[in-house]
Amino acid sequence: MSSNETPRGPVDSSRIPRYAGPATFARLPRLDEVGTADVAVVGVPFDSGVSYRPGARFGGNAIREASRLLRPYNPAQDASPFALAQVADGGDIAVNPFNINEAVETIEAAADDLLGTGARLMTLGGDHTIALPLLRSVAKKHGPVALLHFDAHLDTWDTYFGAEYTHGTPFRRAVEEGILDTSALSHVGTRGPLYGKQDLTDDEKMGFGIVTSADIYRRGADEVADQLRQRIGDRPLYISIDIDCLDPAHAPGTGTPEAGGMTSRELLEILRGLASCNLVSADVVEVAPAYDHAEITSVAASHTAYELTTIMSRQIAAARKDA
Ligand SMILES: N=C(N)NCCCC(=O)O
Ligand SMILES: [Zn+2]
Ligand SMILES: [Zn+2]
Repeated sequence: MSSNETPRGPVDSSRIPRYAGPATFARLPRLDEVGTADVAVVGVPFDSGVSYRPGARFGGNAIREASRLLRPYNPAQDASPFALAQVADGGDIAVNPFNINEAVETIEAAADDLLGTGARLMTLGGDHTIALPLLRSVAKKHGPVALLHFDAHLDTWDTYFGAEYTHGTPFRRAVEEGILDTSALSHVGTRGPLYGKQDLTDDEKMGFGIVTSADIYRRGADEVADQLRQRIGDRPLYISIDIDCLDPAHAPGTGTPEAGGMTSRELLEILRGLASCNLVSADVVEVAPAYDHAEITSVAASHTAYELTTIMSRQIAAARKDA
């Protein structure tokens, strides 16, 4: 979209009931209806990298369905994200479910194409394996990026059954490949049993800082967001959100649930506290609707993607104003 064009927004839910018609994210236009977008919302229906319950391949469409109720004005960030910038639903990246290496290549190539149009990506997973090819692509454009990784898990393990590309290993691969800015890496929401203490030692060596879910409970969302913002500074930032960062009470529909997580309110508040960061792309992963109830998880994921999209739209609009 050029600066003098008005973005095409969502279907008007006061005229067409919000449950009518096929679901796109937030009832936004499809990317092929608008040509190019400032923010492309894309699904990656891939879950061949999981170590426990499968089903995240259905996550993107569950989030789209749950996002029908999102409204165009976001009071928490005082912004109308879909009016500030063109946000559009780019559909799904079709990946091979039987060949993880090929899937990872396909995701990277599709992300290259989308980022090449000038769009920022808001990806709906899929399992956490998909973060690696997305980060590769983002790093080609921006250089090594700061990473905020919201997750119960570290996802810096080495291999599972000899496999390098899995949902428990994307961030170790990313550090090995030099695509992350190791001076600004944080896990947020970490908790639960590990394989051994060495997991933490290895993770620290890679450069990660950890904000546990108990830290969030004790210190509160605002203080945590302040600390994260200071660590990130003005570096290009990628945010990867594994929905299992939330307590299973707030996100039962996921593959590897761990007790004692943050609430959806805490997650949304931390994200709002990061609104001034230079968010270049983001993902929300690990929504497995077969384990969900009453769309609890996909509603939480849709609001999470909405906050992330709002951050990106505001920055795009601010940059246009300055130009
Ligand atoms: N990325 C997610 N959700 N889970 C990783 C868990 C890896 C494990 O089973 O040890
Ligand atoms: Zn996880
Ligand atoms: Zn994860």
